[in-house]
Order: sequence, then structure tokens, then C-alpha cells
Amino acid sequence: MLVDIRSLDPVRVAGLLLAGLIVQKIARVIYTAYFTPLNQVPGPKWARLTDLWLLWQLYSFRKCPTINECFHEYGPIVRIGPNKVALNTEEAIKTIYGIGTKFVKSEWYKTWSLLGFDNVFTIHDPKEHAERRRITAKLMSKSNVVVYLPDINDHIGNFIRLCSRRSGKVINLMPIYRYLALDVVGSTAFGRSFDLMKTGADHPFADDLDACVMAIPPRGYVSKWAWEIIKRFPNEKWQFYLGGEERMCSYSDEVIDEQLAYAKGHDGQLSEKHLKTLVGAYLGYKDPKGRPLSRGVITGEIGTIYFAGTDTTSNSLAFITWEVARSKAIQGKLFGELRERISDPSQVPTLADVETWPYLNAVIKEGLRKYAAAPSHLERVVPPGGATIQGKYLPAGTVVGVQAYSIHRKPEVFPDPEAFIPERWLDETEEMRRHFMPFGLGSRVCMGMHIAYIEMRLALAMLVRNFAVSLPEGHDPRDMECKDFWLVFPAAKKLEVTLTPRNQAECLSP
Ligand code: HEM
Repeated sequence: MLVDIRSLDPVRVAGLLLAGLIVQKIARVIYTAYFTPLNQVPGPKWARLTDLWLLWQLYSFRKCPTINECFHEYGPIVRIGPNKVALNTEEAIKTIYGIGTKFVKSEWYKTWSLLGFDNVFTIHDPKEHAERRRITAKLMSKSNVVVYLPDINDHIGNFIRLCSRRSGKVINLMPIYRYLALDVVGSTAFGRSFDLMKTGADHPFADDLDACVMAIPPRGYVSKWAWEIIKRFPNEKWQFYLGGEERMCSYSDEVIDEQLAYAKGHDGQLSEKHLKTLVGAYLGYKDPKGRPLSRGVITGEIGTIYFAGTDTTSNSLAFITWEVARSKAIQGKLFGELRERISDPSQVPTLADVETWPYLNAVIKEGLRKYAAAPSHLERVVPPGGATIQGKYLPAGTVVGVQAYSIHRKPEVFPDPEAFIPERWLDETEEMRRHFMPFGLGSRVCMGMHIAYIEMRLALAMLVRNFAVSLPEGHDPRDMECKDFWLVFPAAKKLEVTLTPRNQAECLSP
């Protein structure tokens, strides 16, 4: 029987359509929650119904500890979202991140596509990623990063001078470490530092970085249409956060322009010095078809380096320094090693030396274990055909991951995991090595790892060699409680210490 469409009440039709959509949505949620193979994977009941559970944990700044608690409650495989599973075993590490893995990064990473351009951190396709990574891989390799050493040594020297000027009173080391990291990134990425250690000046970069940290991660957790609404929220602070990405990327504009102008006057060739910088490597690159990268891609890549290389290193240093400051025994032992090896405390030691100093490296590794800067489960997607991990079948498209936070807290590998015990690394076992993943693993392992190690080793060595580091009276350890919002940070977002120059007498008795 045909119905005359004109006779229908449009309000009723709209209502019926809406009701149909809601029923379909609810049916889908119930089906995904209870009738897919993921039903076999235990986990919190809200997590199987909606991603809002995970979003809530993110905004409570305790996603990692919550997932860790889930491992204790449900075992080493836990459903943390309608389509998300977290794992906590060596088998999972090998399957997901091992050599030749077919598990590619999840859609969530696209949220870090700065200015809308894919970068080395966000590209999914393994071939495309390998091609992009190759552009700067040599410059950032262990054997090459020594070319940046003279600059890094200058920054460390200026860092110690800055600390000297502020010694004797309570200072907040967090922004100082952040600016040190920014100086180092400036030298490596641009061949030009921000000179923040030299001048001791503040830089708007800090606010822009904070803005990015607030605005970028959440957009990966909501649908595109929801984000379009959220980002229009007419709040001044929120709009400032949203603008952080563009402002941060714009810091590289001047250097890119300068290198382009040079090339224009030299038959399109960059100078030797330019080619040693990441900007130069990107500007000099041509793809297999002879096409250069666009300006937007290069700006986005350099923004990614700022982002990946600043707070990661500086917050790691902050947590490590705090642990050193609050334990007389650890600081005494570390100082003992440094006093023996750095005879002139005004001279930055050589890299070859610091790499081999056992206690210094044990302190740093313990810091990276307990306070891995990016400890979240590094999301990957189960490839076509599905995969069986921990005896559970996970269909293709399931988002899986292992979080360093939990792997670094396995008591059978790291006894008393919440304690800061550098000594455990003096006798490092093969098992500890396999369970140490602060820089990620496999083909997507951190590209800045060697730069970060140089910076952390030299900064910590010189700080403790030159000053006794103590916590101010009334310091509340809860200020340094580790919060996570993909990257970790101390609850109070500050690290207040007093630096007392070591005189000869103190040198003998720390
Ligand atoms: C203590 C300091 C650092 C830590 C703990 C750290 C941690 C990480 C982790 C866990 C990843 C892997 C993410 C994933 O698989 O999803 C990563 C990737 C990356 N990191 Fe770092 N990072 C640090 C410092 C740096 C520095 C100093 C730079 C640059 C100067 C940098 C540049 C990168 C880049 C470009 C990637 C993407 C690599 C790729 O996907 O191929 N990182 N980092």
C-alpha cells in the first residue's frame, strides 16, 4: 500500500528517525560490548561500553596507574575500551612492537599531526614512515649526535652558571630544565639555540607548550564532529590553548627562511652547517620522484621535535633530581663517584666518560624506569586476520598496547617497584633489559633517545658535582606525585630545591 508522503506529520517522522538512530546506536554499543570476541577479555564494565571511561582516566591524570590497577584485578590482558585492550607481558611486547611486526600505530596518533600534516611520529604506513624517518635518522644516531656536543656542553656550562647565580635560595628547577631542553633542541634541530641558559630569560614557548599539551591529546578521544563543536567553545583560555600548536610551530619559521634564503643565493644548495641540522635535512630532502617536502610538512616535523624533545627530557630530569635530593644516601654515593671522576667541577666531562660511570647511569635508568616520560600504552592496531595474544583471540582492528608504566613495575623483574633503587641497575639482568621501554620499542623507538641521554647525563653529573641539592623545609612529597596526561608531570608542576655550592670541605664529606 502506497502512502502519500504529504499526509505524514514531519515532526513524527523526524521523531521516528531519531528514535531509530538511538536504537541503532544502543544496539551497536551492546553488540560491541557483549557479542564480539573481545567479550572474552575482562575489564571494568564501563570500559566495554564507552571510551568515556578512558577519557575520564586521562582527565583525572591517572590513566596509567588505573590501567595498572586493572592488571592487578583482572590479569595481564584487560579491556580498557569498547575496542581497546591493554596487555602486560613480554609476549605482548614482542608480538606488538617486535621486528617485522604488522601492528601499525592507531588512529589516535593522528591527533599529533601538527598543522594538519603527518609527521614521523604520526605516519601509520610502515614504508612511508621508514622513508620519513630516514631523513633525520643518521643525524640523530648515536655516532652522529656527538657533533652537537660543543653546543650542548655550552648549554650545560651556562646551566651551572645560572644555578650558581640562584644558589642559596629556594628555586624552581622545572622551568630551568625545560629551557635547558629547549636550548638543546634548538641547537640540534636548528643549529641555533634559544640561549635561554645564557640569558636566564623566560620565553613564551613554555606557555605555548603547555597550551599544546592541554589541547592536542583530547582531540584524539572524541569524534571529528564533536571536536568541531568543542573547539568553538568561546572561552579565552581554551582558545589560547588551541592556538598553541600554531605558535609553537612558528618558532622554526625564521630559521627555515634563513636557510632557504641562503640556498637561493647558492644554486639551491644549503651550507654544510645547515645540512647538519634537522631543518637542513628536511629542506635538502627529495623523495624518490625528486619532489621536496612542503613547507607545512617541514614546519610540522620541527614542531614535533620541540614537542617530543622538551618536556620528556626535562620532566625526567626533574623527577630524577627530586629522588636524588630526598635521599642523602643516593646523593652521597652519586657525588662520591662524580668527585672521583670530575677533578675540575667547572669543566663539563666528555661524553665517552659519562657513558661509563656506573652509579650516574644507574640513577638515570632507575629514573626512566619509575618515571618514564611517556609511560602510556603505545597504541597499535591488530592487523588483518586478527591475532592471538595471551591466549585470547583479538579481531583485526582491535587497538592494543603495552604501557611502560606497568612493565616497569613488574615485581618479579623489578622487586619493590615503587621504591627508587639505582643499585638494581648495577647488576642489570637480561630480563631487566627486555622489560625496559621508556623510549618505546621497535621501528618506532624514540629518535631523540641519544640526545636525551647526553643531556640527562651531563646535566645531572654537573649539578650534583657542583651543588648539594636539598629540598626546602616544609616540602610536601605529594607535590611530586607523578601525574600522567600522555606525558608525565609532578602534581604541583614545580620542583623546588636549594642548591648549595660544594666547597672543599663539603667535597670531602657530602
Ligand atoms: C627522556 C626523554 C624522552 C623519552 C622518555 C621519550 C620517549 C619516547 C617514546 C616512548 C616514543 C615512542 C612513542 C610510540 O611508539 O608511540 C618516542 C618517540 C619519538 N621521540 Fe622521544 N622521548 C624522549 C626524548 C626525545 C627527544 C630529546 C627527541 C628529539 C630531539 C625525541 C623525538 C622523538 C621522535 C621524533 C619520536 C617518533 C619516532 C617514530 O615514530 O619513528 N624524543 N619518544
